[in-house]
Amino acid sequence: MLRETGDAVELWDRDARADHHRKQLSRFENAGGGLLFGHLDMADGSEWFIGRMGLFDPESRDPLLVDWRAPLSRSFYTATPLHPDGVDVRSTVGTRGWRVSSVVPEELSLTASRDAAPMGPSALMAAVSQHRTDRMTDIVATIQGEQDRIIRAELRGALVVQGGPGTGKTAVALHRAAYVLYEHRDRLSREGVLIVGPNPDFLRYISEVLPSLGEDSVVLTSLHTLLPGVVAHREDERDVAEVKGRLDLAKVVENAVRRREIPVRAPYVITLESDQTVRIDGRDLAALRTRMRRTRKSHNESRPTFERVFRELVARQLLSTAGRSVEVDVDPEDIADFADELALDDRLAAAIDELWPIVSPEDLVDELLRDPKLLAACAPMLDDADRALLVRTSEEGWSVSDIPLLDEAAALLGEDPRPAMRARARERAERERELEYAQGVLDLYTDTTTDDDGSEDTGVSAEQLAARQRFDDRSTVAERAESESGWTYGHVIVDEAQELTPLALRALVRRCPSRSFTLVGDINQSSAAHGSDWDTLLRPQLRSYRREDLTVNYRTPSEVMDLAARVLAHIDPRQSAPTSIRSAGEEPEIRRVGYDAMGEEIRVRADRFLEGSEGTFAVIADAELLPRLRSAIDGMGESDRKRLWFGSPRDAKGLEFDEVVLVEPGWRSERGVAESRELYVALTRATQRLAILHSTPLPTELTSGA
Ligand SMILES: Nc1ncnc2c1ncn2[C@@H]1O[C@H](COP(=O)(O)OP(=O)(O)OP(=O)(O)O)[C@@H](O)[C@H]1O
Repeated sequence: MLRETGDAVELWDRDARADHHRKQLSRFENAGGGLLFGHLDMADGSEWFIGRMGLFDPESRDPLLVDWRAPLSRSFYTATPLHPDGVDVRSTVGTRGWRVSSVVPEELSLTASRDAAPMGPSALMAAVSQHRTDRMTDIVATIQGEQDRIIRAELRGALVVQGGPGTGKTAVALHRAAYVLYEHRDRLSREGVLIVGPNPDFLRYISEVLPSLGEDSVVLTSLHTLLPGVVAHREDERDVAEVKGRLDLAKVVENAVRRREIPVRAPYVITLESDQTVRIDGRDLAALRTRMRRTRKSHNESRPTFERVFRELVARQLLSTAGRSVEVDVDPEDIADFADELALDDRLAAAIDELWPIVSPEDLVDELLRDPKLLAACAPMLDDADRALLVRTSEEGWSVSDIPLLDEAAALLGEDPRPAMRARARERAERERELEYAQGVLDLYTDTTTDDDGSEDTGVSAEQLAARQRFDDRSTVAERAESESGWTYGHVIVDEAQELTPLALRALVRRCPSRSFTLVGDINQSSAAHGSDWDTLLRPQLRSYRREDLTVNYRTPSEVMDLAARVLAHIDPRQSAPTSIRSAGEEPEIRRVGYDAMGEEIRVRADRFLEGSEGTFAVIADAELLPRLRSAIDGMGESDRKRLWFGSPRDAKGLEFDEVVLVEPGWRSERGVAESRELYVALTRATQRLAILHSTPLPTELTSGA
């Protein structure tokens, strides 16, 4: 009963509060027991507990836990004995469940008390040596100085973070997302933050990091699903992907759209249902085209305007062929009325469909890539060989490199306005129902609370109440951003940014016209067919950007990295590999195995790993070999399979595993720089152990310089 629970407005406010508490509770749960991870003893006698989120004493409002992103927490990450930044002792606090299990203090100042506990194993070394699972974890307790600087860098403009394998680019990108949301909460909670990763597997791998940091309002996507309603399930060959990714292709798509606008020859003759004929000459068609383009609306969105203008043109024509001079004799309102009547004529409707069809991005791009003649007409700037690469020959689904083309088409075509018009009508009806319901609530409330003197004062109108209810709809900014086409984000973070083609970057700039970007990647891990560098990729569209470099490898043991460094020297002798933070104490194993025995060898190694270790095991091989290799674990139980991963070097990008078996790295005898870069990726996925099994000769990148 309303009477028992306070007034009607309070009902909704109470719901909103409950929702807020529910969200807070889920943030605590996501943080798990690791809410607290650090402690600072300051030289001025104060002390601070540092945690995944800020907490206050509800009565005194004193801080109990300082959010890791707050300015106060910064010295936890950056203070050193040389620059203690007012810190006497920095302690890393380990927790198991909700209990503190370890405290590792680090004295930074000479004045720190000497009776502090002795230094334990560094929290960083403990973190990087841990077994991996199939989900990445946050690094909030052990962020290093060079990483902290990037995480907290200014939001404005574009920032590029170049770093070799394992230097924490992904970790930094995710913590930066959490940081900018904290620092610019007002703006970014309205506009949202978009994170773009290389593929859906990778998105699954990183999916738990931001929730563990208390942030669930970020949209995670890969190019595969960037455009709502379309999913890419395959990759093109490198040369095809390269052509599809060129900026010129934007013009090609635009030409294809323009060819759908009044694509007829003059004179254009329509026979109406009344059997009257209308003949429209070339000048009128050209004037119509110019008039439509001046509206600056997208193609589909201008369709209602085209319908109206074209019917009026036909109406004028008919009235003038009836022997009257339209300008002198006919009232413009009569023309409009006549044009409205013509809306019922199916033959005229068919003509309108021909002259200004509603086109979907999928139909436009599909037709363009299937029809070599159309392609030649729309892409005069490409040579025959490049155009031949673009042609789709069979019933293939969409590839990842088709998505920016489709996105370009979607931006030029706009949405079909007709469903939106119907939806708006439905929405109006819904608003009226909400208003009626709100009035009902107020009436009921008034019946039960009318003052003795018969007056009533709820202090709220039915409109206000209905609006509160509407905004009480709990959709997050992430949900709205994903469902509304044309949404622009406050900040976009791209991981494995070296994989972006110019056209893909254009699709992202469209989603963030302010060009507030963080792009993390490693040019030396690019799958592009040609050599690439950040300037060539970014400058044409971002104009200027800042660059930061990461130099320490937290993943790959030094022995494995030494081997990978040989490959890097082959890719670009001017580059130096990142320095590994630890050694595994064992060299990578390189072993010759007969081609037919490869499956058996993998089965034996996988069984041995599963028995002896808790972590993850990967088999990396050319995509062509994978089905055969995968069948080696047929019949294995589900829980064991979850710890095993099979994929190509390209699939492995961004991922990491405790033990990696790289199979037949020399499988493709034709090797270019892209193959060398993918070999570099494959070699640098292991956190503990790497084995290379081969029946074909090893690539020269691995054997030279040995
Ligand atoms: N400061 C840190 N503390 C603890 N672990 C860290 C730290 N920085 C990075 N790591 C760990 O190192 C590993 C590699 O990090 P990450 O995947 O972010 O590197 P990357 O630069 O993106 O690598 P790649 O280029 O190979 O994709 C991860 O397990 C990550 O958690």
